[in-house]
This record gives sequence, structure tokens and C-alpha cells, in this order.
Amino acid sequence: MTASQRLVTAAQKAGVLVEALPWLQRFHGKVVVVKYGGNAMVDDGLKRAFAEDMVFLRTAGIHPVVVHGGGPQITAMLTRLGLAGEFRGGLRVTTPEVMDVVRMVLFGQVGRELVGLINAHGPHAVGLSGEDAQLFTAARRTATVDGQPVDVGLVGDVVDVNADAVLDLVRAGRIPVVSSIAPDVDGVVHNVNADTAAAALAVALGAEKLVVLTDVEGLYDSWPDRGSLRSTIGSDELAGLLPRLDSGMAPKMEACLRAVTGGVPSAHVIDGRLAHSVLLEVFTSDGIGTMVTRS
Ligand SMILES: Nc1ncnc2c1ncn2[C@@H]1O[C@H](COP(=O)(O)OP(=O)(O)O)[C@@H](O)[C@H]1O
Ligand SMILES: CC(=O)N[C@@H](CCC(=O)OP(=O)(O)O)C(=O)O
Repeated sequence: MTASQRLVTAAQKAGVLVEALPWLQRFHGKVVVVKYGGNAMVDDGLKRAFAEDMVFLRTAGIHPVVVHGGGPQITAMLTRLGLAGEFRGGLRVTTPEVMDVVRMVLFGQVGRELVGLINAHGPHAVGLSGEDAQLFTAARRTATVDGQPVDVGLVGDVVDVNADAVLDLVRAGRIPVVSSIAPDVDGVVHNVNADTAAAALAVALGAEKLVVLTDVEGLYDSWPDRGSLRSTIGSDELAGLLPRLDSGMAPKMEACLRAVTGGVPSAHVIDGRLAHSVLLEVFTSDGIGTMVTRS
């Protein structure tokens, strides 16, 4: 590289850092809830980049709170155990037997791995589930198929959040890594969709942002037409679109809607297959993916 090429490269790097300044100022001291979907955990390099992003946010004075998924990992374990897996309206049909596997895989496998990757950078991450310190209380819910309620077993919605269970860790400078399982008022553990759990937590924490990492660029108006990617959408329009969404996008966009109507200024669906996508979303002016705001 010539001296003048080096100067150009250096100027570009400085430009990137300067572009981050207003966002560093705006988000300093604020909570950002990041939902890391199981489908976005495709390889070790991406997972390591995600862990770096969380440590970067923390080092920049922002408080990341991670809620992780693990749908494909649960399905793989169920298959290994010879158990059937079935989804209805984007939610897993959860028998007591399946619930044991969900809890084991989310908290004991996926959560542990993320905690380990973040803690490769220092003593930052602490894993917890909705069972710890009464973080979440669940109530059994149904799925919606063709506009009709359908029973899906031990699947819950989050009806109460003990925000202090997470805020105590945040105040201590830790990065909470939350698994989306939760007891109901009688102590019966339920399987909660991780997008739903992330939204409930973002609202209860008064988060500045909810960022949802998945395996697609964002929300498509008319999936799978690749020309229909939305960069922004308001809550009113999203509410109208929700009944037309299928598979994993239904609980995801329902969660974004819940976050912004609950007072979170913005919710973002971004492509977790892109390394450092969280940094690009938080620290660049254009952002990436689809941004949901209150109408
Ligand atoms: N309108 C839509 N826009 C984008 N993706 C959609 C849409 N409808 C369905 N999908 C599907 O939803 C998937 C994301 O949901 P899901 O597989 O549950 O991800 P995650 O594990 O990240 O929660 C995408 O990969 C895509 O196949
Ligand atoms: C009720 C329900 O469907 N729970 C999900 C929980 C994990 C999850 O949400 O994982 P992703 O974010 O990777 O999809 C499941 O059992 O797969």
C-alpha cells in the first residue's frame, strides 16, 4: 500500500468512528435489549462476533441485555431423542416431555455457550432464565391458526417481569443472558417464544431499543418477494400486516409491536448472518434491517 492509500484508509476509519459519536452520546447509560435468534447462530465466527459486539456496547457505556433463542437447537435435540417437534402459528407444541428438552437446551446449552463466548473477554456475562429471582411470570397462551385459537400445550406469554432481577446485574456492570422459559403463578414452567420474552423485558426495563437478530434481512411486505423489504414501518401499519405474517415472523413482529406500544422508542429486525450487525445497527446513521416505531 502506498503512503497516500494508507492516508485514505485511515481517513475512512476516522469517518466511521466519528459517525458513531452521536449514537455513543445518545445511548450512553441506556439499556439495549438484543434478541439473538437460534437461526442466526449459524457458525462459530458469527457467534464470536456477536459476543464482541456485546462487550463493545458495554465498554462504550451502553447496557446490553441479551435474550437468546434456540429453536433449531431444540428441534435437533428432540430429533436425537426421537421426539416429535411441531409448530403451530409460529409456536412449538410443548408437552411436559418437550418442555424438559426446551429447558435443557435453552438454559443448559445455548445460554451457556453465549455466556462462555462473552466471558472470553472478561467476567461480564451472567446467565439466567425466567425462573431466576422471579424474573418472568408466565400465563398459558394459545397460538392463532387461520384466525382461530389453538392449544399448543405448555406455552406461555410473559405477564409479569421482576425488572430488578436484571437491573441488579446491569448496575453491577454485568451482561445478563436470558433464556426464555418461565414459571406460571403455580410454578409450572412454560416455554416462551424468545421474541416475546425479549419484548416483555425491553418494556419492563424501559429499554432504549429492542434489536432482534434473525436469518433474514428484515421484514418483507410480501414475503418472499425480495423487492419488498421494509426499512421502516409504523405500529399502526404493522398491526394491520400482522395477521398476514406466517412462521417465525409472526411472533417476531408481534414482539416488535408490543415493544414500541409499551414505550420502547424503536424495535429493529436485522440480519444476524452479517458479522457485527448489532454495531452497524446501533452506531451508523442509516442503520440496517427494518425499524419499527410507534405511529
Ligand atoms: N414477511 C416476512 N419477512 C421476512 N421473513 C419472513 C416473512 N414471513 C416469513 N418469514 C420467515 O421467517 C424467518 C425468521 O423467523 P424464525 O425462523 O423464527 O427466526 P429466529 O430463529 O431468528 O426467531 C425467515 O427466515 C423467513 O423464512
Ligand atoms: C413457544 C416457542 O415456540 N418457543 C421457542 C423458544 C425458542 C425460540 O424462540 O427460539 P428462536 O428465537 O430461535 O426461534 C421454541 O420452542 O422453539
